[in-house]
Amino acid sequence: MTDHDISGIYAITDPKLLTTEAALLDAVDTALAEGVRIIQYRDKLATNDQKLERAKAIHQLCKTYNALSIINDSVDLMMASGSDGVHLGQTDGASDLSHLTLSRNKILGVTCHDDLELARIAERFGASYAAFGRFYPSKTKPQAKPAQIDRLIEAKQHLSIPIVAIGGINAHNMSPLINAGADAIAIIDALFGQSDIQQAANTLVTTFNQFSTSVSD
Ligand SMILES: Cc1ncc(COP(=O)(O)OP(=O)(O)O)c(N)n1
Ligand SMILES: Cc1nc(C(=O)O)sc1CCOP(=O)(O)O
Ligand SMILES: [Mg+2]
Repeated sequence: MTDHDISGIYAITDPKLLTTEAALLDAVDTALAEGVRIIQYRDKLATNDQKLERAKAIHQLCKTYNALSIINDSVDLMMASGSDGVHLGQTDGASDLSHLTLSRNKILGVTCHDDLELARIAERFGASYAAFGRFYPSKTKPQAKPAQIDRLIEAKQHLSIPIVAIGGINAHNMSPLINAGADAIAIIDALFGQSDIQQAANTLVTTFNQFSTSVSD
């Protein structure tokens, strides 16, 4: 566990949508200015040098907005860039990384697909949040395994770490996920795939706030 706040709109970057460094940083800045709380730098195309430069720049932007910076797939890149945390999938070496979460206060997010048991294991080895998905068909990752909304209800009952929902989520379909217990909503295409990123971010943040307020009332 860490003492970071994992909630709200959790934006994930995609090099196929943000094809230059300038476009990436501009889009991240815009999303943060509209109230996005968490940015994950996810880039399976850039060189290592480019990734380091971009991860550092995103971390600095996040600091300016008091938001969190998370690196996809690589603990080494998280450490080298000074980012706040890492997101690991089941084949990315997600394992006991409590030395990072406890002594260095880094965030560790773990992909749990549709499986509460994976989330329980992740929680035991010190994960900061469990990510479930994909809840809707995803343009970005069409092959992602489907997950049921009931899993969020179960997870809310049995986990004490925050819950992130991912996969095909937009402003029109996020409310059942928030009602079922998602603390944060992870989004790629419905944000960075839009022609007006500022408008998209504003709508996503406003919608999340409306539905999460009605859940906590
Ligand atoms: C918040 C969040 N949830 C799930 C994922 C997927 O991670 P993974 O299964 O490792 O797949 P890739 O992103 O590496 O393709 C994620 N990145 N972020
Ligand atoms: C990266 C990723 N992981 C998923 C999972 O289910 O683990 S779904 C996904 C893609 C999310 O992008 P979009 O919001 O465009 O659907
Ligand atoms: Mg991964």
